[in-house]
Amino acid sequence: MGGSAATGPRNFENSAALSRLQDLVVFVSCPLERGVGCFRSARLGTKVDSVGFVGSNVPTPTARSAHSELLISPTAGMATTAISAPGKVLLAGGYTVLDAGCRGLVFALSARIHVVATPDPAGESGSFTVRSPQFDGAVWTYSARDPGDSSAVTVTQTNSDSSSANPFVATALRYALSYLALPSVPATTLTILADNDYYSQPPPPLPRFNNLGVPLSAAHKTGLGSSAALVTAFTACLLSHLSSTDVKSHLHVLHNLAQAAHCAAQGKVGSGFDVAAATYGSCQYQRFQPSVLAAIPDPSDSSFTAKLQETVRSQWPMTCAPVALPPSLGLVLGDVRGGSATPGMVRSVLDWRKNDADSQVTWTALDARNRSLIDVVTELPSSDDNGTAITTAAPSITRRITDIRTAVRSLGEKAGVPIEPPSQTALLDAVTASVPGALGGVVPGAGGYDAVCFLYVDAGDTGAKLREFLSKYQLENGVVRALEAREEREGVRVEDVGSYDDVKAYFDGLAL
Ligand SMILES: Nc1ncnc2c1ncn2[C@@H]1O[C@H](COP(=O)(O)OP(=O)(O)O)[C@@H](O)[C@H]1O
Ligand SMILES: C[C@@](O)(CCOP(=O)(O)OP(=O)(O)O)CC(=O)O
Repeated sequence: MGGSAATGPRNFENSAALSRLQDLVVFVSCPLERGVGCFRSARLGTKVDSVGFVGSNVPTPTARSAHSELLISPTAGMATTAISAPGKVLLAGGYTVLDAGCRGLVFALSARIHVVATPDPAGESGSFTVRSPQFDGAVWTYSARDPGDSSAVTVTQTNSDSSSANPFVATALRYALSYLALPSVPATTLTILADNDYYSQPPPPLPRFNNLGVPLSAAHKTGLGSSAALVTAFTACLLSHLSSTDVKSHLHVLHNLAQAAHCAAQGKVGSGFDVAAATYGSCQYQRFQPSVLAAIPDPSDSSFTAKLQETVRSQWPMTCAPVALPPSLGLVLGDVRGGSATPGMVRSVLDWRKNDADSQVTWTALDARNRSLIDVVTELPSSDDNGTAITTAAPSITRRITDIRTAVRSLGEKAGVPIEPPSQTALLDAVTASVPGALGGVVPGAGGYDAVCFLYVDAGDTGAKLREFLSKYQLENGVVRALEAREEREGVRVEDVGSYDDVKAYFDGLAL
């Protein structure tokens, strides 16, 4: 596959495929004893097996001599691979960040989604089992097939009777396999493990990846961006597992591929700050142009693979400038057990924006206020200076957060969207007024009833006091739950496969 369409299955002589692979993988020679990972091109007389992936492991001498540097690592797909990606909180930039000219501030969180890939020696080539053991019935099995005409790899769910579809998993699988364009894909099991903060749950102590005992569809999300962290970790895990690549050395490939898959699964092109944070970590974000993804045709199109590879390999004009919360500033999230329907809210705001002649003034004013908070937070010293800088900046941070909230409420009223609903206003105001050292809080991202986010001066017991205040704050549906998650700047991370022993035991000998 690659640059020219419809030249037969997986033709690595194609130059686009060659350079795409060079971009991603350190190739070593193909071991004749392995059953996976080597290729024969159709032009060299390859036999394509019934699932479309080449079953044989013996490359022809011609293919070998012409492309020896392009063969997949001998360990690809044979070992266990574990990767995690963080959730996010968009402290400033909700809605405005949808414009490439506006800036957002997104913090990556210590709440991560892990994906662990293990070989499935008994499985057929091209078969995948994906499970999410924290949820009832969350197992999806797939058969992947290369149609051989340069359209996307097809991924068919084979247990559709027992499990509802998981479009994020299926699309991430489809996009990663299409991008990799492997001639043979080893049977693989992927296990998803999500930190507890992603869902409303009882307060700690809980097991590390608590079994919620309900179907995924019944879990209450807190708004930390589960699908973006999942798609990013899943994509990274597949790229790494199936090519033995150090994915950390190819972050732009991972980012672009995960953005493409996430947008396709969502059926819309969002600003992408969540996938950016899942990949790169905390950053000042300015989005890519949505037209970048418009270049990728429908998966059934015979130019799909070539366009996907080309788009993923290219550098997208966007900004994701690393930031970290300075040691003097703490961040805490409070789950109000609500959750929000972001797509509907975004639609209403964008409709208002299109139809109201004065909307640009409101928009620009909000972006200016966001920038002003971003500047003061990112200019704080990155090392501890005994709290001098934060003491000086504290009133200004509080004022700027207040200014943003005023502008956000005004935008919400004009667009008819409860971005900061009255109950959240009351909560944010109560914390800011009652907890000494609390600098202010926002309803992050699209707003609504997602977990609220506070900044505080991280000195003495301010953090503990803030958490205590939240845990006593009475809402209509109970008290607020302070989440465990803190800002943790790192994006995607390769995990130690030995670090899941407690998890195996907890899930009754789950094989990882
Ligand atoms: N732990 C998980 N295991 C499997 N799939 C998950 C998990 N968490 C999230 N997902 C996928 O992501 C979807 C939720 O995405 P979305 O509604 O966009 O929420 P969010 O705002 O948290 O990203 C789920 O329906 C499921 O497809
Ligand atoms: C409105 C937005 O600018 C921000 C939405 O942020 P959230 O953090 O609310 O996102 P979800 O996790 O998908 O609900 C839309 C966007 O930037 O895509």
